Amino acid sequence: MELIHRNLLIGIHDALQETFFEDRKYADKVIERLLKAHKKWGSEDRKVVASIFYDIVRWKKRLEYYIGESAKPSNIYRMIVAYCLWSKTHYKKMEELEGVKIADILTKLKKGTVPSKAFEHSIPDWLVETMERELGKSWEDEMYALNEQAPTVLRANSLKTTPKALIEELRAENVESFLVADYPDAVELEEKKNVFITSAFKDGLFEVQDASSQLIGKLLDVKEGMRVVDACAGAGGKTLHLAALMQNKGQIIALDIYGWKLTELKRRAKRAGAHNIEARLIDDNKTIKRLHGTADRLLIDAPCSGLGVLKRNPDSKWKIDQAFIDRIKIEQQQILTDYCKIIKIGGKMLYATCSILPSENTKQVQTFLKNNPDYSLLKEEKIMPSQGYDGFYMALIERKA
Ligand SMILES: C[S@@+](CC[C@H](N)C(=O)[O-])C[C@H]1O[C@@H](n2cnc3c(N)ncnc32)[C@H](O)[C@@H]1O
Repeated sequence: MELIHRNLLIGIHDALQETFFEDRKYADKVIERLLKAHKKWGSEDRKVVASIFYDIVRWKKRLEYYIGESAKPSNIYRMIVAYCLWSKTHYKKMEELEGVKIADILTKLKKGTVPSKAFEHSIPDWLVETMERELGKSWEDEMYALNEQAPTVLRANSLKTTPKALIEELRAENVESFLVADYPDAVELEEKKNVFITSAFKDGLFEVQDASSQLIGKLLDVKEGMRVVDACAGAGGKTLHLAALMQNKGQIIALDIYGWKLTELKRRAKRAGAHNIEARLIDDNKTIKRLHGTADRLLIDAPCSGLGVLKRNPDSKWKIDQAFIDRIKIEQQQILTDYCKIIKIGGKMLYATCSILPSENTKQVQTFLKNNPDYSLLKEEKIMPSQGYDGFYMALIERKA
């Protein structure tokens, strides 16, 4: 990989500034907009921009050590140079890089060590404490994994195709992919590609969905004809999977507190040919009360710290803090307590998060079960980032009375 075109350098710089210093600017959306705005960049250029941008977001703290100060709007070009020197990315000395002094950076790189675990893994100091406290010795193995690039996994939409047929469709559009053992609907890309421009995507043959996330629909054990509530549906990643598993038979009620997410869900459902989904906005507590005792299955894909998916969203470690995690834990318990009544007696619910912290996962479930003796745990799965895909937690719970 090399950085030799000035317009790519400026693009990366501006995207980093936006992500680091502007409120509510998320790396995935920032890069999506940048690439959309530069339709003339070829696929190699896009790869260079996305890869360097994401790597610098990921390694921000470590690069701060190499440049000797925290990231500021005025030192982003310096950070890009430090990244190129550290990762041995060939770069051309362009106008914007002229004033950057590299001697100090090179001295630190030559030393080959960094002063703390926070710099080594490129995470905030508070997160070192949290990971160590919650995961014990294994926390560093998980951090190594979380600093890797995530593979791109698709879920073949079984309402329209099969994984094998999808692989052929994609091959015809110059995208190479393969089946993933033990994940019946998953197809993994050989290398990162913009699959959203393929006709296979426009025809609704697949969604991008990590392999771990595809386990959720399966574990919930939905069947054709059931009434299923997806209580934190968001833009519907898992709702669409549930619709496919139910072969469009039965009913899925998709809830969220944000209308714009449900609007996106409806758009995706149309593309996927999923016809059994009804989206409902939670605008007061009556929305939930009306559903009490009505569902065979309930999915609570709860809001969480997102620490299991840092491979995919490396910027979130710079945007959250311990106070946020503490607040989200209170919400998770509240959601479990309020929404569990949606299931019928004998029905099942799945509590899931994309966090790897036991305090958001197994401990939340233990507290819930202690306070709600009519519910019992059937199964629990903890998927760690070091296993290869995203980190996820899921607990299948039955309502007995
Ligand atoms: C982990 S995300 C869900 C992702 C989604 N299930 C998917 O597969 O794409 C959690 C969702 O919960 C929603 N949420 C937050 N608080 C909520 C609440 N009290 N009730 C319902 N949904 C809530 C958020 O808006 C967010 O969309």
